[in-house]
Amino acid sequence: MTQFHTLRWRVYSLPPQRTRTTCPRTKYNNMTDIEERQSLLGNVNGESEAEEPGKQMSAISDPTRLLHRIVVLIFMCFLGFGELSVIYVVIFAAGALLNRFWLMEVGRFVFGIGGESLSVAQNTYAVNWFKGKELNLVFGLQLSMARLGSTVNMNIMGWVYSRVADLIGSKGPSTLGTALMIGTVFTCFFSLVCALVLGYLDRRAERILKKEQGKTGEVIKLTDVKDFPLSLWLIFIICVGYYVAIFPFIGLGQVFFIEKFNFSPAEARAINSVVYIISAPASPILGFLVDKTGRNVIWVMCAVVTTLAAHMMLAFTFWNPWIAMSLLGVSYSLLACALWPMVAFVVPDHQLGTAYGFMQSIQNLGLALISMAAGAILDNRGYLFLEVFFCACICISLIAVVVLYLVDFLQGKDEGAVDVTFGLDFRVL
Ligand SMILES: C[C@H](NC(=O)[C@@H](N)CCCCN)C(=O)O
Repeated sequence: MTQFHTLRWRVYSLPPQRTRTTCPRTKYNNMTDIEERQSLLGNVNGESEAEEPGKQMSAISDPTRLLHRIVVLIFMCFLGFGELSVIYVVIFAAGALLNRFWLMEVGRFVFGIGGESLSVAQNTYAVNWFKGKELNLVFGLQLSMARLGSTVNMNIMGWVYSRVADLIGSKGPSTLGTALMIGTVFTCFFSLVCALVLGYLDRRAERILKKEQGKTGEVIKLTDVKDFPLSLWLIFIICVGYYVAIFPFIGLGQVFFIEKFNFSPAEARAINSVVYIISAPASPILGFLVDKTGRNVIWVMCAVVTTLAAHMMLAFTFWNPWIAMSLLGVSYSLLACALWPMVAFVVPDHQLGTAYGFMQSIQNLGLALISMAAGAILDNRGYLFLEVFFCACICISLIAVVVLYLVDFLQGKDEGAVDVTFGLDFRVL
C-alpha cells in the first residue's frame, strides 16, 4: 500500500511531460495506470470521441479539451459562490421571520451539513477534472470565488435589508427574514443551477470518455478510513493544526485589535477581514505558482512557517499589525491551494470523496473544540496566552509537515528514487 501511495504522489504531482514510469511495478501501480487513463483527461484508449471517425466535436463540447474544462471550471467556481445549502438558508430565514432563535440554530446546523458537503463535492470534482494539470490553480480559484462570494454577500445583504425595511416600513425579524429569503433566491439557487449543470457535464464526460470501461471495480466503503496511508493522516494533522489557528483567530480578532492595538471598531473590522480579502486575488496566483514549480510539501512548509511568524509578531510585538495580517493573508492563501490538492496524490480515485469528507470532518471537529477552548483561554488568561496557544497549534502542523516530507523522502529512498524526493529531476514535493 505504501508503495502505491508513494508512486501516486509522484505520478500526480509531476507535470505531465515529466511523468516517469520507472518505479517498481506492483498491482497498485497497475491500478494507478488504469485510474490515470480513466481520468477525464482521456478515455481508456487515450482517445476522445472527437478522434473517432465521424464524431467531430467542437473544442467547447469536447471533455478532453481545455476550453471545455474551462467551462466546467466556471461552473465549479460558481458552485462555491453561494456556498450555502438552500434548505439551510430557508430554515434560517424562517427562524428570523418567525422570530424563533432555535429555528435559526437548526438552520445553522443544516447549513453546516450542506455547506461542507458542497465543499467535498467541489474538491472531488476539481481532482477528477484537473488532476495532473492545473490542480493547485483550480483549488486557488475555487477559494477565491468562495471569498468573493462572502464579500459580495456581506456588502449586498446590508443594502437588501435596508431596501426591504423601506418597503415594509419597519426593521424587525420579518424584515431580516425577507432579506435572507431574497439572498437565498439569488445565491443558493444560482449555486444549485451550477451543481445541476456540473452534474450533467460530469455524467456526459463519463459517457463520452467511456469511463465506466476503465473502472477498477473498487467499491467505496467507510472502512476505507482504516487503510488511509500515513501521508494522508499527516495531511489531516497539518490541516487541523493550521486551520484552528486561522478561523477561530479571525473569529476573535476584532476584539484583539481593539484591546491590544487600541483600534477603533471600524479599523479592527478592516484589519480582521484583510486575510480573506488578500486570499481572493492571491490564491489563484499562488496556485499557479505551485502548479509551475511542484513540490507542494515545501510550499505548505513555507506557508506554515510564515503563519507562525505572523502569529508570533501579533503575540510578542507591537509592530504595525497590518504587516502580520497581510503575511497571514498570503500564507493562508498559499496553504489553501497547496495542501488540499495533496490528498489526490496519496489516495486512489475511488477514495477521494471519503478522504475529503474525512478531512473536513476532522477539521470541523478541531474547529469546534478549539473555538470553545480559545474562548475559555481568552476569558481566563487573556490575549497573550491565546496567541501562544495558536502558535502551539501551528507548531503541531509544522511538525506534521516535516514528518510528511521525511516520510516521502524515506519512501522514495526505499524505491531507489532519491532524486524524485528531492525534486532534482522531478518536481514532486
Ligand atoms: C480550502 C479551505 N476549505 C475549508 O476549510 C473547507 N472546510 C470549506 C470551508 C467552507 C467555509 N464556509 C478553506 O476555506 O481555506
